[in-house]
Amino acid sequence: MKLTVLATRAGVTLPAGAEAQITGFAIDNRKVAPGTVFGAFQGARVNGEDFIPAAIAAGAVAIVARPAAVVSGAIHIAADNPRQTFARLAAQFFTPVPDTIVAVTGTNGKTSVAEMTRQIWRMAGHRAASIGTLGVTTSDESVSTGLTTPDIVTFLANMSGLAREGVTHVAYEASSHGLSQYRNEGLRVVAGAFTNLSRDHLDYHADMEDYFAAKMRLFGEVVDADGTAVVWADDEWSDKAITHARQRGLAVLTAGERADAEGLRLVSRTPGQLGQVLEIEWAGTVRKVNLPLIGAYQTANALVAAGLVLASGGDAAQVFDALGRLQPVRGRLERAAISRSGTPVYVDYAHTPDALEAAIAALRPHCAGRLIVVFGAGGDRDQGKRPEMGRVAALQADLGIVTDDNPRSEDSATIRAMILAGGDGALREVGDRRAAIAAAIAEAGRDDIVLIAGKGHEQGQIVGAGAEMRVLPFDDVTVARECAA
Ligand SMILES: CC(=O)N[C@H]1[C@@H](OP(=O)(O)OP(=O)(O)OC[C@H]2O[C@@H](n3ccc(=O)[nH]c3=O)[C@H](O)[C@@H]2O)O[C@H](CO)[C@@H](O)[C@@H]1O[C@H](C)C(=O)N[C@@H](C)C(=O)N[C@H](CCC(=O)O)C(=O)O
Ligand SMILES: Nc1ncnc2c1ncn2[C@@H]1O[C@H](COP(=O)(O)OP(=O)(O)OP(=O)(O)O)[C@@H](O)[C@H]1O
Ligand SMILES: N[C@H](CCC[C@H](N)C(=O)O)C(=O)O
Ligand SMILES: [Mg+2]
Repeated sequence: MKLTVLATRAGVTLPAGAEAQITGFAIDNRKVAPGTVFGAFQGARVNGEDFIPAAIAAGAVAIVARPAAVVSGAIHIAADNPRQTFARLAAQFFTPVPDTIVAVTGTNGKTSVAEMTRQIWRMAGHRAASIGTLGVTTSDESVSTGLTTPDIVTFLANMSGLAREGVTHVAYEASSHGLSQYRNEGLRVVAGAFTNLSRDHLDYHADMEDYFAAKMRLFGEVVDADGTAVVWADDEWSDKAITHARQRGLAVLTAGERADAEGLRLVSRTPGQLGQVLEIEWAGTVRKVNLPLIGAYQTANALVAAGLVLASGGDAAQVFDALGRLQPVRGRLERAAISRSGTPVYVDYAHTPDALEAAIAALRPHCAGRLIVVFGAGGDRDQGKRPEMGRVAALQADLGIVTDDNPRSEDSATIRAMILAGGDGALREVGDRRAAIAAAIAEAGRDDIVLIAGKGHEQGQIVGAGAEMRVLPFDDVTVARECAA
């Protein structure tokens, strides 16, 4: 495809007389082939501009980079925001894409909402997919990409690949990293959702306002100008999110107890043994839904997913019917085993203080005895959340066992000590994750519940970094079953 054609469609200005035949796009010089457009970005670790000569040597014909970058031997597409310009150009190359695309952001619940949205569409007869932490998921398979929001080239290539397979509806997860690095851009997004905001990633974002601002790029720029913002109304940050959406001129669909008259209002929620009964008001009618999932947080996610489907043209009767048939999302309050002494053992992906509190609260109504939590915190991630997670476990659980998550480059004992410091002496420490899970299960009786938090669906434990990095096979669900047997 000709570069001038891509640039015209993307509204990108090229240097006078520039033309080339484009065969692909890359942001890593090691993936450049002859005819590639290379995006040279200043990163958190290294400066992509240092790889421009190597990219040109490998055959790059055009480089998207800051005006100040030095480019010789290829077309320099100079841009003040190279990531955005690169995304716009690439989006013209990776076509066609599915007709109906929606996105979800928020600290917790993105994966669950994206997955539930996909399920609701599928039950309505659409070919649907979700892209996020679980990978690219269709009715047939789930293929992991390694990151929640893949890099822009993988993301766009996945989108056009799905369209070629006949997928018409996609829900994707927009992490704050992804949003601030323009990892998903250039597509028509008909609706975007905001679930909630609480402490996470303060290693990457300067403070909560900065973190929130990164998320609000979704409403400010990514969702189409005539699209809809779906907002969970019962969060502290909801009103601010609604204000952002209205300022941009988006339609707003609220969900929750505090939803407005045009929204999905949660009238009542009654927890049961295996699920919960919801009364939801929509368009003046109150409907009853038997949600087959436990936990207040899954009600929130299900309603946000319903909002995304309604906002993108879904039929209300089908949506409410589908809510009653939702399948659990992998690693989100997944019941992994029942131990020999009769203790249910749950695996959940809670890895923030707020999520840990939500997961414990979800299980509390089902627990006549003690609630025992096994958890840790990832290395090379926000350190400030560690004592807060310790405090939540010490206060909300009956026994908290602090163990290793993914230590990455950090010393695991130091990470545990930071968590323990928040627990004020109330927490126990068992570093080895398998031993910690075994200890919790051995200790629990038939009225107790064990919650293993932090790794959810993950299949390995990441130890070390760089050349030393190893992923040791580890699956909480499998280990729970082995220890329960
Ligand atoms: C901090 C962060 O988000 N880093 C991501 C980001 O890096 P960056 O742009 O800062 O890149 P960099 O490594 O400094 O390199 C700069 C540029 O040089 C290029 N390069 C680099 C080396 C080389 O030899 N050649 C080359 O061309 C790189 O491709 C890049 O374009 O872009 C890279 C390419 O897309 C990502 O792999 C990398 O993810 C790292 C591995 C990561 O751990 N990210 C996590 C924190 C993350 O993004 N997590 C969120 C989840 C959050 C949530 O759900 O709560 C996610 O969306 O997955
Ligand atoms: N709406 C919610 N409110 C509070 N906590 C939630 C909510 N939804 C999920 N959680 C908690 O957060 C955990 C992760 O859920 P999920 O994977 O859906 O979120 P996510 O936003 O995709 O996370 P990540 O940032 O890792 O991609 C769950 O296992 C649960 O403990
Ligand atoms: N998407 C989240 C996942 C955290 C999962 C937890 N197990 C950890 O490794 O910290 C992150 O990258 O921060
Ligand atoms: Mg996720």
